[in-house]
Amino acid sequence: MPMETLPIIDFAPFLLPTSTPQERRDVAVELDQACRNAGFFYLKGHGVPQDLLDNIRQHAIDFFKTSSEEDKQRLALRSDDKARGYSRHVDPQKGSHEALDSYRPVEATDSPCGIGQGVNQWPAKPDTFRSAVESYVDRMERLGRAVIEALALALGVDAGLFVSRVDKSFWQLRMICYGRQTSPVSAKAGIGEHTDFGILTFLLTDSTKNSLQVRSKTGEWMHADPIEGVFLCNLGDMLAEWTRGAYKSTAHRVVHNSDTPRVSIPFFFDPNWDAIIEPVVPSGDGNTEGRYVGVRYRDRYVGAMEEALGTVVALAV
Ligand SMILES: N=C(N)NCCCC[C@H](N)C(=O)O
Ligand SMILES: O=C(O)CCC(=O)C(=O)O
Ligand SMILES: [Fe+2]
Repeated sequence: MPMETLPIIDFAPFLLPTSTPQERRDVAVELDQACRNAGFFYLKGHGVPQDLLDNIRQHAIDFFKTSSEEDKQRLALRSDDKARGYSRHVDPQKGSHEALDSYRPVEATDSPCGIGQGVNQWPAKPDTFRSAVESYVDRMERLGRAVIEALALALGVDAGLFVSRVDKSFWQLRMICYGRQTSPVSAKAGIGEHTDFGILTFLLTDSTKNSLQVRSKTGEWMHADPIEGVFLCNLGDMLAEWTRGAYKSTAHRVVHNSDTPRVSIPFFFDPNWDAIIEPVVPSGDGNTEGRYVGVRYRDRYVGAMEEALGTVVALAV
């Protein structure tokens, strides 16, 4: 592994009402640099209270620790929406994991109802689960919008334009569990190399190290270990689309080879379900001409999900 490290950005000056315009601009420039270079950064001074982080993390850890097979099956992805609920992803080559997903509810307008349209499924116990998710999501949407405003400032685009594409963010809160390695030959836990397809991912995890890896600019894999109380953020394909590739949606993967499980909780801050994402910067150095033509987010989402669903086992009917 190379000795490169990911930047740690203090977002507090951007959020503080007492900051000067220059202090806000300095934060925006720092973010901009990280988006152009690594496509990954740690975010501290984010303003999300530690008790909200602890609460959602504990609910995720407990869900995987205490749910019976029956509890999980009751929450299995439904064959219409195929997005919200419990799923198990098995890929003997790239690694397996289980997950519980919730998203912004989307009214079912298509008939038959398509991927991503529906409402969340909640575990029966504990009865605090739903409010733990909803209060966390509410706070994270606020942070997501603030980071988007900072990026608008850095890019010199109208903040109102950016915000109008995410003000009803089709967010996803994912709770993932990578199992412990039970024997040297048992199927390995992890997730294959990919880029995220939305806008911004804010990752919260347990304290496990040596699991998540990020592709560095030179193509080597580097570990991105957790820093307590700090989010690890990465950019999704829609930010690359907005900026014609100036901002990087960087590849990452999880290789979890440990005798203890790992729980991670990415919050995906993504465009509105129906948003059109088109480049907002003038065409740059010429070589990306024609590549960024604009997309309707829901189409991109459904396409990505159809691909990902290939590894899902045990879908409910
Ligand atoms: N909303 C966003 N950006 N999600 C990106 C990750 C989705 C995880 C995985 N492809 C899956 O099967 O769900
Ligand atoms: O579990 C992690 O650390 C990363 C998960 C991830 O990359 C994803 O769900 O998109
Ligand atoms: Fe990811």
